[in-house]
Amino acid sequence: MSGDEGEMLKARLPGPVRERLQSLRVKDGRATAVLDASGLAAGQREALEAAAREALGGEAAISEVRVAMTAERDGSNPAAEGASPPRIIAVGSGKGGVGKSTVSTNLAVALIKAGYKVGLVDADIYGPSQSRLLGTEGKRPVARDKRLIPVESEWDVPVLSMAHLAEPGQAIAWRGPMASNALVQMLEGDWTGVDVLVVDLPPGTGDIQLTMLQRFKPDGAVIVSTPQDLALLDATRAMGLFDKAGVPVIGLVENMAGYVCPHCGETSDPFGIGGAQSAADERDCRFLGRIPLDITIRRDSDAGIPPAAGQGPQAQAFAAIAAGVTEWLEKP
Ligand SMILES: Nc1ncnc2c1ncn2[C@@H]1O[C@H](COP(=O)(O)OP(=O)(O)OP(=O)(O)O)[C@@H](O)[C@H]1O
Repeated sequence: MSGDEGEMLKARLPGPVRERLQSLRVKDGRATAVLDASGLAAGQREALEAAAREALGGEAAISEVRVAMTAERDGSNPAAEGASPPRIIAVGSGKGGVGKSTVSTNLAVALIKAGYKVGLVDADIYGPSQSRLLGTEGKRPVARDKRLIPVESEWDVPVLSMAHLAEPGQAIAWRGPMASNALVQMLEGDWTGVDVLVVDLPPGTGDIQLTMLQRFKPDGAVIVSTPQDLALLDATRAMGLFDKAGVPVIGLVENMAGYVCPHCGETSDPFGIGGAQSAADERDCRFLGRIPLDITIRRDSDAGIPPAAGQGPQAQAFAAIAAGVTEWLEKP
């Protein structure tokens, strides 16, 4: 293969493969690609390898493809230091506005209280809210060795969100490739020392979500729903999305379940009770617990104070959900 042909072949490879390509040789119809696997979890390495195989295998001049992955390149990588990469827990919902981001933040805080080191990625590219929920607005991450260093929050949750990357107060109108590049940078940030990475997914069950799940395959997923039948139908759809991506569903959280009256403290159930639990049972999925619709949750969240960090009944509700997740994490 001439130099020009080689360059043309490289240019035809998908971006993520090209970015990690260390060398590419083609001889007698056999292509050998060496890819830099630094910082990638097992699932990511597999996805990268599959993408390289598919792209090279589709070339008419290539009949056999070999893909080799390099060892870790730099000492800052957790795997290189003997620490395992964080386990990824995705938090998803079938539709927007059900409290997925609120649950993500508070699950992260409650898991920290349970003794884990937890980081948070806000994968909701076009509607990021984690900087507000964790009180890190205005902070900007720095990069070291081309990896983003997560922003520290008062609640011991290092976090990366599009809100930290975009200009403050500006609407995020980035084009698809730029946005997905930002997502990759956040997930490939320096999460050294983190045991569990909670990923707040964008709402819905479209292609973007599926691509993201396939590329950064989470170890498990938590689904958030409100008690209404329609929301539960969407939640079932979200479970289907995770099934399709081969991601085990850890359980279902019912949010905004029961209304806590701010005057008398009494709880009422305008949307009925038990729907989420039976939806979970029908799908053989664990019901992780319910969080009431409570004005203090909204007020504290808006002020950048995660209710799970406190001591009140709201914190207990999140702690109960974290206990279910902890059980799953500790399962052999
Ligand atoms: N249990 C709750 N009680 C009271 N308010 C809540 C509760 N859960 C969430 N909220 C409020 O509802 C609004 C939407 O919540 P949140 O942003 O977490 O939802 P989301 O599903 O992540 O939304 P989006 O689809 O926009 O990402 C926020 O103002 C939040 O404070």
